[in-house]
Amino acid sequence: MIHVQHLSKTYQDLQRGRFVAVDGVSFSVRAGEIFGLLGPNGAGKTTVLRILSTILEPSGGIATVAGFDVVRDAADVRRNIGFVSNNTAIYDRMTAWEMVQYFGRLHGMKSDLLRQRLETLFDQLRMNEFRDVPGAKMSTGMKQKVSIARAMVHDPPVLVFDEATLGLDVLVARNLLSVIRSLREAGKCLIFSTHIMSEVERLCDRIAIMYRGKILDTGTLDELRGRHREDDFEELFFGLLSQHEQERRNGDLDGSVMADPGGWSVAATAPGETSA
Ligand SMILES: Nc1ncnc2c1ncn2[C@@H]1O[C@H](COP(=O)(O)OP(=O)(O)OP(=O)(O)O)[C@@H](O)[C@H]1O
Repeated sequence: MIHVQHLSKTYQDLQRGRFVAVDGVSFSVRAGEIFGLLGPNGAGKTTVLRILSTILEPSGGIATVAGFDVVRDAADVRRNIGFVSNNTAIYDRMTAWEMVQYFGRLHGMKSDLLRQRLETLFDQLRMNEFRDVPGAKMSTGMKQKVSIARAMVHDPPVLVFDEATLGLDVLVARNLLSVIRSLREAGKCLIFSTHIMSEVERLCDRIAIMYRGKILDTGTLDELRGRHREDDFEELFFGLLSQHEQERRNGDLDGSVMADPGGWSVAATAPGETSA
């Protein structure tokens, strides 16, 4: 469903100059799978997801969604993908129903089909009790459900959740994770990006650990634990990051300007040692 090969993105930044935010990233995600993109702030997760959703163009490499190329077939990709983030704008004066309906119309859905789809979505996401509540009066949890419904209104086979639990209370975040699980049962292809380790541990079938624009390793939890001989996922994660820092310092990696870790300081310790 999603294939990403040697994807890269370079920004021209006023302060930092030419800046590599995504650096040769490759991965694939199947239908019926939740793929976790785990990394600290600034690792490049949002940039990858924006490229997949055709909001940004890559500087190099190839990405396809449902068989369509994100650059060449951008309109087809948009028909096949839904994007959920934590900062989707919710219009104050529109009700939940009107907002989701509005985005269905933008996707060119006909009234009858759209009404049926809205009924299904409002049932599935348990949104009927605030169907007629305007954006200005919605709780954070309600707004997040509207964002999900909005991303799903055209029933795309691929859904992307970018730090979607950020700012949600425990209960709402838990509900969101259970919605994502039910989407997996429905055969959707799902990418879930986060910096919260427990979320990927609980939710994801496979995980890519991303840092400074690169994927340091990919696999199921068991594969990662076996490969790094470390059962504690947090230890494993910090071990990988600090090993990468060590290699950079030793000059094992090329000297091009890389993504900064967004305020995360990971000391170069021996693999397996933590440095948080
Ligand atoms: N438009 C831009 N111009 C210059 N640099 C950018 C731009 N957008 C992102 N960056 C930089 O690219 C790097 C990767 O950012 P990105 O948002 O993809 O990371 P992330 O892993 O999603 O982190 P976060 O969770 O903080 O969003 C960061 O160092 C960021 O400052």
